[in-house]
Amino acid sequence: MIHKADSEPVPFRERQRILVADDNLRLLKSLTDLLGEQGYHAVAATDGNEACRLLRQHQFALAFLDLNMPGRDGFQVMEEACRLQPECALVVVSGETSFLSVSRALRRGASDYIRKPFDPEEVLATLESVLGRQSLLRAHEDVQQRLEKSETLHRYIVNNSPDIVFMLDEQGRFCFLNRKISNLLGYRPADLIGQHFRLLLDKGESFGSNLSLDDPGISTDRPATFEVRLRANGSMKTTRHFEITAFPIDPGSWNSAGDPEERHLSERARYYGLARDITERKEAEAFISFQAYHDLLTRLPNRALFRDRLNMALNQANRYQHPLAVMFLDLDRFKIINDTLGHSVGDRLLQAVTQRLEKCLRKGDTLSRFGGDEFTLLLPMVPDRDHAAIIARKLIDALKDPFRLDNQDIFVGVSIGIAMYPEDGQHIEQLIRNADLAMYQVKSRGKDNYCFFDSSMNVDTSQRLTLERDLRRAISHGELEVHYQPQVCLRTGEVGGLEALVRWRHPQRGLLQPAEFLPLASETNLIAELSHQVLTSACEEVGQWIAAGYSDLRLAVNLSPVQVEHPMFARRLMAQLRQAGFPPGNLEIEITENVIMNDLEKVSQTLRELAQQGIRIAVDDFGTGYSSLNYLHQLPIHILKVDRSFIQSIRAGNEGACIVDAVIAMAKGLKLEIVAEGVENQDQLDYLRARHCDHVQGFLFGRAQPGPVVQKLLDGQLLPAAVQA
Ligand SMILES: Nc1nc2c(ncn2[C@@H]2O[C@@H]3COP(=O)(O)O[C@H]4[C@@H](O)[C@H](n5cnc6c(=O)[nH]c(N)nc65)O[C@@H]4COP(=O)(O)O[C@H]3[C@H]2O)c(=O)[nH]1
Repeated sequence: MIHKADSEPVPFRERQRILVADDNLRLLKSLTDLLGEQGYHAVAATDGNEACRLLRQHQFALAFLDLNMPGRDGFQVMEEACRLQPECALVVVSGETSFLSVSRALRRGASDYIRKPFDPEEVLATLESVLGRQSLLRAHEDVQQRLEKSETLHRYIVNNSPDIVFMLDEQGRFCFLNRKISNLLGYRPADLIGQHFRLLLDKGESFGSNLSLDDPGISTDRPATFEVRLRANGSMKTTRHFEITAFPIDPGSWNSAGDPEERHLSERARYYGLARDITERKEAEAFISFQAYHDLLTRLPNRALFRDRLNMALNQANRYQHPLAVMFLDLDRFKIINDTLGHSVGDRLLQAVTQRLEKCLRKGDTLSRFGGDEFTLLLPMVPDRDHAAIIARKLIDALKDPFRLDNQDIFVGVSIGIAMYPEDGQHIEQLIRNADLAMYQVKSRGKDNYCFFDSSMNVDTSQRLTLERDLRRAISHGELEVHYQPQVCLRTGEVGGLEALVRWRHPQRGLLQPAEFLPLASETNLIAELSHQVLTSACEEVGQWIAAGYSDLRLAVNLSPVQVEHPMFARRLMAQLRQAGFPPGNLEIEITENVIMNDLEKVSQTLRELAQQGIRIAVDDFGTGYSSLNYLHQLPIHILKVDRSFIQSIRAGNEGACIVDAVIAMAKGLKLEIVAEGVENQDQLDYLRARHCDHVQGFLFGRAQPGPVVQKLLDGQLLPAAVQA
């Protein structure tokens, strides 16, 4: 009785198809029956050709083949089977038992050989054994394939990791590196294997405690993390920042029995690590911190960094008892350059100025841009005031040569205030403030120079600051008023003109005269806003009187040097007149000789522009300034205002009167009108009248008064009888 083996069931039996090829039909049947009984799906072929056809049509787990068959013999079928279904096991069932046939069959791929007539038990045992081997082989192949897949996957993951993956041996030498190292640092992994990881550290990076991996506290769960700069190979960007995460490898966790290469690696590797490229983050952080502490235009330290450095320098100076100097630098004429030539030129000028200033300094000095055109300079190691003075002079001289920007030469100066530690201040703010005060002193004395802080400056300054604050408020709150002083025509005896004079109705201090606030307004540039307001109010008020019938009434306004020197002055003034609807022919501007002499060429051009528009130009305080009268025929001057001091001397009967005579004579010769200022009494008036002076102005005819009072004066012509005569 043929029966199935009790032992291991034949794997996949029920589904397995078995080919049986034999031309001996009896044998064929008995073999197929035997297999059928055992639950196999036996398919019979009576010759070699049929066997090959079946092999082409179906998948077989095993084929029992006779060797001698018509058509194709068993060897040929085996060949075909190996070609078509290499995984199909082949067992020869043959009466041929010669060594030659057996060995030939085995060479052609037969797994076993059964002699005819066959013993069913032997057939089944062979079947099970061959199929068992087959199944083991398949399982092995499957495992192999899965391993390969897993290997490929892991290799892919490791090599395509965004980070450098590495392993180090006990001494810190690389024993594994993924390909990322090539992309990020330009090294071939093979070139680094066996090299110490220190080879990659950038120069400044010390192999200190933070790079030590043998800390017992480091483990897989608590890896060491640190940031380092690594050197790139060849032409790549020289250094990059990395965050390294590394930990010791637990030998028990790495079972590497299989692959010899892996085993070799597992024997040597002691540390596993990832190096993440954080260069971009680092650069962004560096930029943010640079931005926080530097001025981006000049790339100089900003206020915050300057304070920080000054703080450190003060600690040092205090500890070692040595002096230091703080300088406050303010560029002269920068605002005008910026307004006229535009911000781009202004910016480039600041950069060029910075470069020149930096060339005068030593490594430990800190030049910072404090804001606008202000710089501060810290000289932490200056031995004394004399040395500080030498450096200040050097800085001033460095800016003497013109800057060539946009095909033009630009001149800019610098005013420098110096405060010395410890005598001028012990603290940061004190030193900066006192240097600033000293700088203001330079500005008020004529710019382009330096000056050391002096304690007397403190007092002026606190008053100055209060006044400046109040004046700003006065301008914005409309506390300024315009008063008018009449100028009387001696030929007609009537008011021919009004001089607009500003007053400040201070909420606490009452009505302030210009001498009390104009110098400050000029220093702080508030003068521009102030003058704009005065002119607007005066044009509006006097414009109404002109429109109401006093068509020849002249309005005289005072202009400060800062205003006239501004290159846009003429254009702005004309625009303001147009806006106010004030006839330019009724306007007279008063400028002092100082303004003219400051920059004769430029002022002359401005005055010409204004004169062409019908505006008349008067030289104020004539005779008190420059002795050169040359400008009188170079400029479009219409009026000379003889200074009050000469008029006052008429009464005393001294030489002042002679000057008045001379001025009047000269004016007549040059066909200029004369206005005598500060006429206070009848004698002066008579004197002037006798010399055919054109106009007079002074307390004798009235002080400067608010608009409504002046209007009454105009309407009633309430002038002293003396004038009418
Ligand atoms: N002792 C004496 N003084 C007389 C007499 N007649 C007139 N004065 C004063 O002499 C000054 C004449 O003005 P200034 O020479 O242009 O001198 C002016 C002018 O240079 C300037 N100023 C006044 N208002 C303005 C303004 O709106 N803008 C500008 N830029 N400067 C102004 O302030 C200066 C002083 O102005 P004020 O104090 O108003 O002083 C005025 C006026 O009040 C007199 O008979 N005796």
